[in-house]
Order: sequence, then structure tokens, then C-alpha cells
Amino acid sequence: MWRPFFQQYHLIIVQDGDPNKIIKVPEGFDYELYNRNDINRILGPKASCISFKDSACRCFGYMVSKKKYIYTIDDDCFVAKNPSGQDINALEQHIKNLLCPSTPFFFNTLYDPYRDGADFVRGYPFSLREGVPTAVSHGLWLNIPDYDAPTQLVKPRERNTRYVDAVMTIPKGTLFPMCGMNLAFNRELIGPAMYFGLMGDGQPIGRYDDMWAGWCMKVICDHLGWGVKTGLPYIWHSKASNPFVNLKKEYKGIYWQEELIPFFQSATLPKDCTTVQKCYIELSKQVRAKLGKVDDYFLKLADAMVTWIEAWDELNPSGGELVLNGVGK
Ligand SMILES: O=c1ccn([C@@H]2O[C@H](COP(=O)(O)OP(=O)(O)O[C@H]3O[C@@H](CO)[C@H](O)[C@H]3O)[C@@H](O)[C@H]2O)c(=O)[nH]1
Ligand SMILES: [Mn+2]
Repeated sequence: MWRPFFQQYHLIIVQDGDPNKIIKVPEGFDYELYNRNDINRILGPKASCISFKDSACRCFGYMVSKKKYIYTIDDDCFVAKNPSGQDINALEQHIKNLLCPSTPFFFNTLYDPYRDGADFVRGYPFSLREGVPTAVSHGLWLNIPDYDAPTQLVKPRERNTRYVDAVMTIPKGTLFPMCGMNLAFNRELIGPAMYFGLMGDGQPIGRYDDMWAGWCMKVICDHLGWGVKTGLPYIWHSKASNPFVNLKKEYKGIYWQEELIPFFQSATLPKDCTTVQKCYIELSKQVRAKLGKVDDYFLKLADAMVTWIEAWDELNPSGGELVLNGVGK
């Protein structure tokens, strides 16, 4: 189903679980395939920051990629159809979202002002109409919605049939639950912040990989003046994962997040944090200082955040650090 849309791109497949299992990739794709043995070989001791048996492992692909734009998708997501019955080219829409500016400082009530047939509405300050660079494009899902286990347990048959034809910038200072199922980002801008954390095997939490990345990413985008969009494109999410298994993985996250959200909402980064790496290291220090008392897990996570940046910079020696306004390095 995805061949017409994926064939022209370079695929990075991150294989979780048993590395001896053979993944069969169909003919005609330009791809790299990494399993756990590859991750351990490439990162050595730093492989400790890449999760095992959780979708968080996908962020290894972001680290080894040499491309400017990244699109990440789950293996149970397929091509959806728009209300006219046409197949949706999710990649085309994500790239449009990423190439068009964002408007985080003032909400445009007619949604994406850069879209054909729309514009800034009356009262929108002209000084803000240039917008800012877009770092992340967060797509949505038809059919199985991305619900947490408690919600899924009480609404097992709920399906998302509502196609909303809109793309919106998430306002500065507002956090959101970033889902990794249908997500694109500008790797050269925000790549180092897209760490999906320590989840799954050996960890007290799972299925908060994309959430953790989304909260860290949004604080850094707000600080550096970049935008995050949500809305189109849709993909078809084909299957619901087991809510009982999910509850076991995510239950700590469900109560920890009541302390995590105020932490991220109040997180501020100093002016001298002019690169994503510096922002991320500073954030890891604040995680250690302020979340270590929630659970020792966050001390481990703070260390893993540092290891991630060290590994990122090792694999991307050009520095790749985007220096803002020519200040600092
Ligand atoms: O041990 C694992 C489990 C899963 N994966 C891969 O992760 C994604 C999501 O898995 P799945 O589709 O089974 O679960 P969902 O509830 O639909 O996923 C939601 O949770 C987020 C992941 O935390 C995800 O972005 C949401 O859609 C699949 O690609 C599995 O293959 C894994 O690698 N290892
Ligand atoms: Mn799924």
C-alpha cells in the first residue's frame, strides 16, 4: 500500500525484539535495517540509551539518518482515504506542513494561513505574518484512535471516523500529547531533541516514549522560536493493541504525568542555550534536579538524555548543531 509513497524515499527500519528474527523487506526499496545487535555494535556502551521492546527504539533511526526530513510511522498504519475516496499521500502533506511556516505566537482562527484558499484573518498582526520555521508535523489517525489503556478499556469499539480538514500550529507555551504513529520533523532543526527515552524492557514504564519526546521537543521549540503543527495528514491505524498489556506498560505514566506536565509547563531554558544540544543537556539537568524526587527512574532518564546527545554528536560529527543568530556554539 505504501509503495507509491515510500519507494522514492530512503527507509530506515529499526527492528525491535529478537535480532535473530529475519525481517523480509519487499523488493525495490532503498533501505537500511538495524536490529539490536547493530545498535549495540554501532553505539557500544551508549546503546544503553536506546530502549528495547518498546516503540522508543525507533529514535535510533533518527540518530543514524543523514536526511534533512524524517517521517516515522508505526507498522500497523496504512494509507487512509480522504472524504473524496482518494488515497492520502501522508508524506506529501507532512512535507508541505514542514516547508510552510508556523504561527505559534498568535492563533489564526482560519487554521493554516499559508494553505491555498485561506489566509490570516482580520486582526492578525502583520508583524507576525511571516511566521517561524516549522520543526514538527504531527499527523492524525482514522479508525483506531491513539487512546490510553483506561480509555480503550471503557470504549473498546470507538473508532475515529471524523476527517477534519485542518492543520494548526500548537501555540507557544502549550504542550500536547505527541503520538509517534504518524510524525514528521526537520532533523536538521530539532533532531537531537527527538529522543524517545528509556522505555520497555527493564524499565518501569512503556508507551510514553513519544509523549516524553513531545514534551521535551515542545519546550525546546518554544525556546528557540520554532513551530509545531498538528492535523492533516491522516493515516489508517489498523489494529488496537491489547489494553491490558498497555495498562501494565503505561500505568505509572498515567500518574507520573500529573507531575511531569507542571514540570514541562514551568521549564525555562537560559538564553545561552542557543543549540538544541545545549537545550537538551540543560533540560536533562532540570529533570535530574526536579523529577528525581518523583522516582529514581528520572535520574536514570536524565543520564540517558546526556548519553543520547553524546551518541548523537558522535554519529553526527559535523556538529550539526544549528547555531542560532550566529551566537554561541
Ligand atoms: O515492544 C514493542 C512494541 C511495539 N513496537 C512498535 O511500536 C509501534 C506501536 O505499537 P502498537 O501499534 O502495537 O501500539 P499502539 O497502541 O497502536 O501504539 C501507540 O503507542 C505508541 C508507541 O508507544 C505509538 O506511537 C502509538 O501508536 C509499532 O510500530 C510497533 O511495531 C515496538 O517496536 N516494540
Ligand atoms: Mn498501533
